[in-house]
Amino acid sequence: MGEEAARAVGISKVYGSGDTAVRALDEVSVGFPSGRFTAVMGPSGSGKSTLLHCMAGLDRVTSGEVWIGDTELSGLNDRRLTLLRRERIGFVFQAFNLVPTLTAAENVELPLAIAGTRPERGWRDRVVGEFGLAKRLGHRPTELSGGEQQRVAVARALLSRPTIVFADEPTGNLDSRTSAELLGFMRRSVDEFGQTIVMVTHDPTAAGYADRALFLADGRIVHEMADPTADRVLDHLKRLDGEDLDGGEPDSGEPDSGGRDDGESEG
Ligand SMILES: Nc1ncnc2c1ncn2[C@@H]1O[C@H](COP(=O)(O)OP(=O)(O)OP(=O)(O)O)[C@@H](O)[C@H]1O
Repeated sequence: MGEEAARAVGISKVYGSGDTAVRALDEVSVGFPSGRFTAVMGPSGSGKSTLLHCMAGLDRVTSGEVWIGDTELSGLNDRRLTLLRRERIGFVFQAFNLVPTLTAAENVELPLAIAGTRPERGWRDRVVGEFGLAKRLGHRPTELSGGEQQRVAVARALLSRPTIVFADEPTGNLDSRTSAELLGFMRRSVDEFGQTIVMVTHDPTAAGYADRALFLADGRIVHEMADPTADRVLDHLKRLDGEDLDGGEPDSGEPDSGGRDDGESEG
């Protein structure tokens, strides 16, 4: 197994207090190996976005440790956390979050501009080329399709060569053809640039682009699937849903239909 880009050690996140407290994450421990693409799935409210936000240092955990490379986040003050996010973490959101008054090129380079650095020309051109954006660089977001806007957002996330990119439902606003295109670009950034990506998604087809899928239920990781396919992911989600309704313990250890899924892959 290669090194890990990020790791959660027994993290819990509780929102609110007293009777209204919600335990969104419950003692989650998980590693994200370098140069791999992980999909995070699970029913609505299972804690997917909370996990992503806590891993990315956008939200503080209630207990436990979050590591980005060899840095533990709870030991950082807000200023150092901001710097770490800027230098080592990339984000992609469902809403493309581009600055409307800036061109695609300016949007791609914005985080580096804020950090007071300039992109390495060769790397910038390679990312822009890989994402098929070379001819769109002078356009503003309103002049781009949804798929192109999200490609700009992913290129922007990659430009600083972050340790890890977190994507929260990046295809949530895209149609299936455009989603497939974007996921293909994300997959290539893992295969060709060695980028580490963690993506929350509801879409089994999207999870099929990942190297592994994690399944959350009630704030816990209840299953891990190596080399997921859309069909196996769909099967497993159906099972999770059924078990949720029954209040039963998810994941009885029974193998998934694909046969190759040992459920305990170290990834
Ligand atoms: N800021 C908050 N304050 C209070 N409760 C919250 C907050 N954010 C999330 N929660 C609760 O924490 C739990 C996990 O929410 P989270 O958004 O992580 O789930 P999710 O799996 O991403 O859901 P979805 O698929 O619907 O986006 C839910 O019960 C949610 O209501």
